[in-house]
Amino acid sequence: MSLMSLENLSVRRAGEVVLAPLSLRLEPGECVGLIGPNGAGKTTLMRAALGLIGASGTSALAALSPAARAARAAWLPQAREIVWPVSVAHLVGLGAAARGRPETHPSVAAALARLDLAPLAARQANALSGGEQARVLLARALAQDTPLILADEPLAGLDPAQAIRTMGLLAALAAEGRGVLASLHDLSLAARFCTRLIVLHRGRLVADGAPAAVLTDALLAEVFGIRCTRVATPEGLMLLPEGVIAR
Ligand SMILES: Nc1ncnc2c1ncn2[C@@H]1O[C@H](COP(=O)(O)OP(=O)(O)OP(=O)(O)O)[C@@H](O)[C@H]1O
Repeated sequence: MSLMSLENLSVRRAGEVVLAPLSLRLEPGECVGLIGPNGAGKTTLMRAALGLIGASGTSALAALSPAARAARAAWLPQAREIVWPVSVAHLVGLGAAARGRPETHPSVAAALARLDLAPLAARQANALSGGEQARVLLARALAQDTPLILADEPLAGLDPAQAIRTMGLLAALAAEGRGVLASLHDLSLAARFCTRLIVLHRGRLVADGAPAAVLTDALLAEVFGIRCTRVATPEGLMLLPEGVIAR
């Protein structure tokens, strides 16, 4: 059974099409990177898929009751600032509470452990650094213990080591049989860790497939307006943006 199923989903904002009709499915085991330049429609696609904003067409997730949707999909929004003066453990526990489970549910301790947050569990969440807060919010999403995770720029604000760890975690969750959809701007990490890339450009889906097949020089030039050097490393392909193509 598909974890996400969109049929002709589209969004208009202020009279403009910001997401042209698209159809796609996401299956268990897939770690899907959603890539595209700023303003391409990545956040819009994920929010519409979850039913958080009005859209035309259908999304199976958006059609679920709030309780059923909370059991199916966890959402990591782009905004990362934590303003509540509560402990990290309590905040991560809210992920379990979203499913009507107690904060003592094993999913909470598991999420804290997977993000190396046990040493910070008693700290006040709003007093953590930006990158630490980002990890706490991802842990809250994991504590929801859902088959599908949608994450809007999960690497934003993370140092290089944490970014690699986070992508490794998302890939591991997919390998365990969950589905992951994450918007990403780091094309090298997307190529290295994702099983599939979906590319949006000006609100349209322009490519969908295996990273090596999607990240062609022509696509990088046309969609991102960049020239890249490709470096083959033992860990996989690295794309080093060299310059901007005048358009
Ligand atoms: N409430 C709104 N009213 C009008 N236009 C909007 C609204 N929200 C988003 N848009 C427009 O929709 C387009 C897609 O925005 P979206 O946030 O989905 O892009 P994105 O790909 O997630 O970008 P980024 O990488 O910068 O986060 C943008 O052009 C944006 O200006």
